[in-house]
Amino acid sequence: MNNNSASEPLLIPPSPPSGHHPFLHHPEDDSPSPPPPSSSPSLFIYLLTFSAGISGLLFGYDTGVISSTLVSLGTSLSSRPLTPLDKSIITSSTSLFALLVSPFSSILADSLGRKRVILIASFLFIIGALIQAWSHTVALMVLGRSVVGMAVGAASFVVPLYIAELAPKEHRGRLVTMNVIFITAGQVLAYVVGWLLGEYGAWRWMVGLGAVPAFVQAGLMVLMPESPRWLVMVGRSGEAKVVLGKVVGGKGREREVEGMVKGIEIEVREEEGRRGGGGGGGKSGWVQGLEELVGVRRNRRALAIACLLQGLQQLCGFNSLMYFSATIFMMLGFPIPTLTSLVVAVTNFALTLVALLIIDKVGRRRILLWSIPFMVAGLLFAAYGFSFITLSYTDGPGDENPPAVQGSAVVILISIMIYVAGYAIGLGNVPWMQSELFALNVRSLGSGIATATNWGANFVIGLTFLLLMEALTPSWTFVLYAVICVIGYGMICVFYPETAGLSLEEAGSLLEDDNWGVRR
Ligand SMILES: O[C@H]1[C@H](O)[C@@H](O)[C@H](O)[C@@H](O)[C@H]1O
Repeated sequence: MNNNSASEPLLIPPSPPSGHHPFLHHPEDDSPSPPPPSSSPSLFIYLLTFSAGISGLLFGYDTGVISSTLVSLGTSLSSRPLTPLDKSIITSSTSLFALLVSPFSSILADSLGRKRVILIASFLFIIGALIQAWSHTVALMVLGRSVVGMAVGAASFVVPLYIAELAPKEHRGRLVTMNVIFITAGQVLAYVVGWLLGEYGAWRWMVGLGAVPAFVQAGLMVLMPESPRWLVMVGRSGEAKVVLGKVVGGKGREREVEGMVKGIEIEVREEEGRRGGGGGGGKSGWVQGLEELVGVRRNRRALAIACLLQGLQQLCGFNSLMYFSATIFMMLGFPIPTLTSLVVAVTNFALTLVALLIIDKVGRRRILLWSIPFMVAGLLFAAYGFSFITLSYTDGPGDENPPAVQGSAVVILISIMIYVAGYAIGLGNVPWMQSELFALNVRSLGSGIATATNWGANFVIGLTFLLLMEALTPSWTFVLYAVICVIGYGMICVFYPETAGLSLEEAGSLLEDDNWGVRR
C-alpha cells in the first residue's frame, strides 16, 4: 500500500499560493485570452442543479413530514394506537437506513456513475412513498420509511458530489448550497403540508405526495449528462469534453476545456500510478479504496475534516429541533405549536438563501468561524430561558403558564431563532461541500463515509434528545450542545483550510501542507 508520508516526494505538486495549478490551463498564459468566466452560472448548470436538487427536496420533505404524520396516524396502523417504541422505530428507521446505505452507494457511484445512482434514488423515493401510503401495519410503515431512508442516504451523498463535479469552480459553493436550499424548502413544505392535511388526518396523502417530485426528477435526470470527472475516470474523456464545453459556455473556451480535461486525466493517471506502485493487487476495490483513503496523508486528512464537519452538523443538535420543535413549543404553552415550529423551518430556509449569496465570496472556513458563535449564544440564551421553566412531558398545550414563564418562552423562541440562523448560514450547508476535499480516486468513498457520519450522528441525536431533556434538564441539554459547538469551532480553526474559489484539484492539494493548508 502506498503511504504518502511527509518525507516522500509529492506525486501531485501542491499549487502555488497564487492559486495557479500546474496541470490546469490558465487564461493569462496564452493570447488571445478567452472570454472571462461569466459572473453567473449558465442556464444549463442551473437546470442540472435543479434536476439533481429535487432529491434534496425529497430528503427534506421525507425527514420533515414524519413529525406531523406521527400525530395523525391514530389507530390506522395495525388497528391500535402507536406505542412510543413504534414511533421511535418508524422515525429512526429512515436515518438508520440512510446511514447503512451511504457508504455502499459510493461504490455504486464509482462503478455505475453518479447520474445512475441519482436515478436509482428517485425510484426508491417513489417506492418508499407508495409503500407508506398503502401501509396498514406498523411493519409495512417501517418498511416504507426504510426504503425512503435508502433513497435519502444515496441521494444525500451523490447529489452534492454530482453538482460539485459539474460546477464551474467560481460557483461551486453556491451551487452545492442550492441543494441545501432544496432540503430546507422540502422541510418547510413538509411542515406546511402536515399543518394543512393534519387537521383531516390525511396522513396517506402526506407521505404519498413524496412520489410526485420523484417522478418529475426521474424524467429530468434521464436528459442530464454524467459527471465529466467520472467520465474521465472510466476512460470516456471525449464525452467529458463535450459536457465541460457546455459547463464553461462553449465558444472561445475550447483550450480551457482541453486544459481541464488534461488536469483531470493527469490526476487519474497519478492515482493509478500510486495504486500500481503500491501493489494493491488481489484486493477488492473496496478494501483498496479504504487503504488509499486512510493510508495516504492527504486523503486521511480530507476524511478527518469531512467527518468532523458532518458530525458537528448533527451533534450541534439542530435536528432535535427539526424533529421535536412542535413538542417543545407545545410544552412551553404556545397555542399553535406546529405553526411556531414552522418558524424554525422558515428561518432555516431563509438563512440558507443568504448563505447561497455569500458563500463563494466569504469562503467556507470564514463563514463557519463567523456563524458558530451565534449558535453558541443562541443555545446559551435558550438554556437560560429554560432555567425558569419546569417542563411537563405529559401535559398538553392547555397548560396555564404564569406570565414570567410566558416571558421565558418568548426568550427561548428568539434564542432558538438566533441559533437556527447561525446554523443555516454555516454548518447547515458547508459540510455538504465535502467532495472538494477529496482526490478523485477516493472522492466517492470519502464522501460516502462522511455522509454516513452525518446520518450516524443524526440517528444518535434523534434517539437521545428527549431522554437528555429528561435526564439532564432542558437547560443542560442546550449547554451540552453549546459545548459541542465550542469544541467544533476550535477544531475548525486548527484543521479546516479555506477551499473557496479553488478547483477541485487545487482544493485537494492544499491538504498536503504541514499545517493542513490552514495558513495558505
Ligand atoms: O444540510 C441539511 C439542512 O441543514 C437540514 O435542515 C438538516 O435537517 C439536515 O440534517 C442537514 O443535513
